[in-house]
This record gives sequence, C-alpha cells and structure tokens, in this order.
Amino acid sequence: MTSAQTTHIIGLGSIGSFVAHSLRSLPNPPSVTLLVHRSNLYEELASKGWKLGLRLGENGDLQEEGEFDAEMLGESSDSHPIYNLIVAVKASATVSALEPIRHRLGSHSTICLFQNGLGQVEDLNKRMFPDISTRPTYIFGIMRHGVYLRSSTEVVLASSNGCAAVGIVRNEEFSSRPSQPQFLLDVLLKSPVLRCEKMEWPHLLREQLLKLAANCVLNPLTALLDVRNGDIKDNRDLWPLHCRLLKEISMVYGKLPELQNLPRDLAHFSVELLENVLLDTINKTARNSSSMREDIRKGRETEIEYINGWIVRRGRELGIDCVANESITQLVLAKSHQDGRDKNFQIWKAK
Ligand SMILES: CC(C)(CO)C(=O)C(=O)O
Repeated sequence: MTSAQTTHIIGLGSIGSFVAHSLRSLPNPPSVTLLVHRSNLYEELASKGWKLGLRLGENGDLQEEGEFDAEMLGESSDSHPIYNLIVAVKASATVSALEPIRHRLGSHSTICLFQNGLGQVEDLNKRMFPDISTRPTYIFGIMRHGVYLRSSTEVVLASSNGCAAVGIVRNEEFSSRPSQPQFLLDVLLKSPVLRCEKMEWPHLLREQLLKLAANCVLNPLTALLDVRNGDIKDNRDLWPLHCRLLKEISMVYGKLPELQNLPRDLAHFSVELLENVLLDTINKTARNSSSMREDIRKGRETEIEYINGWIVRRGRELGIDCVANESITQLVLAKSHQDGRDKNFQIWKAK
C-alpha cells in the first residue's frame, strides 16, 4: 500500500543509495520504498535487515539507516499508484527501468531524475507517456557529491563539501497538473547531508547545459584514452579537439528555442565560458575516473547518446553540423561494442 507521502527510488547505485539513506536519516523520515531489479540485491538487503549504510569519508564511521520497504520488480503484482519517484538509473536505462511500473505512474506522479546528460524527459514522453494528459511532473536533479559504492549496501561520501540542486522541469505542457511536486521537493531540500538547493527552471537548465558541455569533452576522451580526468588537461594534443567540440556546443546552445526568451545572462554560452567550466571541472575532479570510462571498463552501455548524442540531435534539428561531436559519439559506440564484436568475430572464425 502506498500513500502520497511515500517516496519510491529506482536505481540503487551510489547516487540512488545515497539519496535513499539521506531521506531515511531525516528527523521525521518519509517512508521510502526501494524498487529492486536484481534478486541478489533484494536478498542482500533482506539479509541486512533492509538497511543501507553511509560512510562520511573513506575511513568515517558507518551510519546505518533502516526500515526501508522494498519491492522486487517483475515479481511484484503491486498496482498501487506511485506518487513520488526518484530515478537514479543511467540515462540510457530510464525507459526500460520504468517499464515494469509504467501502469502505476501518471499525472498524479512526480518523477525526479538524478542523472547525467539530457533528453530523458523527451524519451519518457515519447515512449511511455505519449498522451499529454497522463504525463507526470518532472524534477531534474544535479548531483555534485563525490559518492561511490563500497558494497551493494554501503555508500561512501568522499567529502562533505558537495551539494545538489533540483528544479521543476517547465515545458510547453506544464500547467496545473494534479501531481504535488512540493512533497518530494521538501524532503529533498530538508536533508542536511544532501545539501540540496531549489533552482528555478531557467537557472537549473543553464547549470545542466554547462555541466553537459564539460561532460561532452571529459567523458568520451577519458573513456577512449582510458585515463583519469586530470590527464585530459595535460595532454596538449587534445586541445584542438576540446576547442572544436565546445565550438559546436556553443553554436547549438546559441540557437536552442527553449533559451530564446531568457535574459542574456542565462542564455549566453560563449566558447570561453564553456572552456572555463571545463577547466574548473577538470581541476575539481582531476583524480576521478569518469563515469563513461568506468562504463567502458565494466562492459556496460555508456550514456554517450544523452551527452554528445544530444548535442548532435539538437544540432541536426537546428541545421548545425556537429562533426566533432558526431565522430566522438561514433568512436565511443564503436569502443563499447568492440568486445562483443570481437567475440562474434571469434565465433564466426571458428565456424
Ligand atoms: C564531472 C564528471 C566528468 C566527473 O567525473 C562526471 O560527471 C562523470 O564522470 O560523469
């Protein structure tokens, strides 16, 4: 049984588990239901008494929070409506992850996406909620905390100076929807560990676009060269490529219809500004191994279609040829499919 005060969380990687823990550690915690895809994770949570642990710093004490509810997706025949949903799966897995609970979502729901990249809302609307009247309200979240999983039920928060931002996505059909996004916003904003601020949509969109520009350079290059973020700055041979990628991105941003009516300080994205954001991101995350490099190393699908791929698609709509972003997208796709192809080739050769 769920109520309008229950928060569901799907995607129990580092971000999803961190948010789940933050909500349950509030003084009057909301009820939180974890939506689990893997039976081994479900069994592990059960064996730990439905608790998740958070360590503040690598060697900090383990703080456990419990009384989570959990549902094993695919096996649960639950048809109760879901009012508040936090999505922390990879951008490329959003639609498939939400498929088993699609019948429980609708205009009564608020969906908060804590993900890299852009284009997920358009995907959800097209593939899951084509009827405008049944669409949920979306909140987009930007996570600036360094978190990683030490085990499937233990998260490490690398430092206490990270922060997060959330804002309600305003699009053409956003009007008076029956969902109550305030509940989810309030619980997210209350958590002292999350350090989450609320931003009005044009400001959050600007932050997302700036973050996306840095991701468009850092993520594919670290993945293709198999290096840490800091190495991208030190390798001078890459500089002309950074510049070409950012020039295309600046041109696309300059023509985005959703920015046309905004004041200049919100809609202006010069190449110099994007370069500064890129350098600042590299300096702050120099020792990080980017999420795309990790995806490639672990043989997982990357988010390239929602990072450089988004720039290429929007560029195409606006008549801007994004040759550098398109080439780098193809290279990352080729690299991530390489192992599979090698295996197929071996099988083919063996026949
Ligand atoms: C900023 C950066 C590149 C940090 O590693 C990131 O967002 C990612 O890895 O996806």
